[in-house]
Amino acid sequence: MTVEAQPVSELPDPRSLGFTVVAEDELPAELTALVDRVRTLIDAVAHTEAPAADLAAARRLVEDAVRRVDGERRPVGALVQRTEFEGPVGYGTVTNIVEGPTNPAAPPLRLEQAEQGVRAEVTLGGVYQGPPGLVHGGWIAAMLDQALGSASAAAGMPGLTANLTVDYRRPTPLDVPLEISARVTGTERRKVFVSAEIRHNGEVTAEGTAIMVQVALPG
Ligand SMILES: CCCCCCCCCC(=O)SCCNC(=O)CCNC(=O)[C@H](O)C(C)(C)COP(=O)(O)OP(=O)(O)OC[C@H]1O[C@@H](n2cnc3c(N)ncnc32)[C@H](O)[C@@H]1OP(=O)(O)O
Repeated sequence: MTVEAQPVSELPDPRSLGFTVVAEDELPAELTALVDRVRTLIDAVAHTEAPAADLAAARRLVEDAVRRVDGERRPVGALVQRTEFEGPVGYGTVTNIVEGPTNPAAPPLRLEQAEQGVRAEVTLGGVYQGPPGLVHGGWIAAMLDQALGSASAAAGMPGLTANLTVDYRRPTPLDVPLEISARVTGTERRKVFVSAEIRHNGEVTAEGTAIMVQVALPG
């Protein structure tokens, strides 16, 4: 297979393409703490059997919270620059539904560069449930897709998923640590071939492969 990746050093700075960029370490600590608490709130609301009076009081508090935070907004498409990924490959959308640092609807997932590709550990609670006690298959696919895309980006070849295949090998349980890993397995012109797995206790519960296609960037 031939490698025609654009050298990382030649990838344009997204600011020069008109993107808003925030450095992850410049996100206010109050915001990341709020994201964490809202995640807890989502889980609590999803499972609550509290009495009606407490539910009504909680709703009023949430309405007050919405009034406080729903003022100035970052533009949709704003990027976050991850400090531990080097150079232009370290950009993702700040509200990415799978690992955006300002998105409380995202699981607490944080992919990091590994010896080969990327890896993360994550524990998913009942908010991510499909079958009883098990992670929803769509979320398994979403996490694999994110890991596959990150592996391609981390290798200096950011692109879009053209094709994603998921094999569900075993049930993926909720409320236990899961390990996700992904790596580039080859390239052919603009195509980047990637593979990923999710493991519980070392056993593969799901595996995915994808073709990421590098898109031409202006600049
Ligand atoms: C740190 C940051 C981490 C960020 C991680 C983010 C992870 C999330 C990833 C995603 O979820 S991306 C969102 C979901 N994907 C999309 O929305 C992509 C929608 N599809 C497209 O925009 C276009 O179809 C695409 C850019 C993928 C390809 O269009 P192009 O016009 O640029 O490519 P073209 O059709 O010329 O094909 C280029 C090569 O890819 C191949 N290809 C295209 N689509 C394919 C396909 N579906 N399956 C297999 N191969 C495919 C095509 O055959 C060809 O191969 P060859 O070089 O061998 O000729």
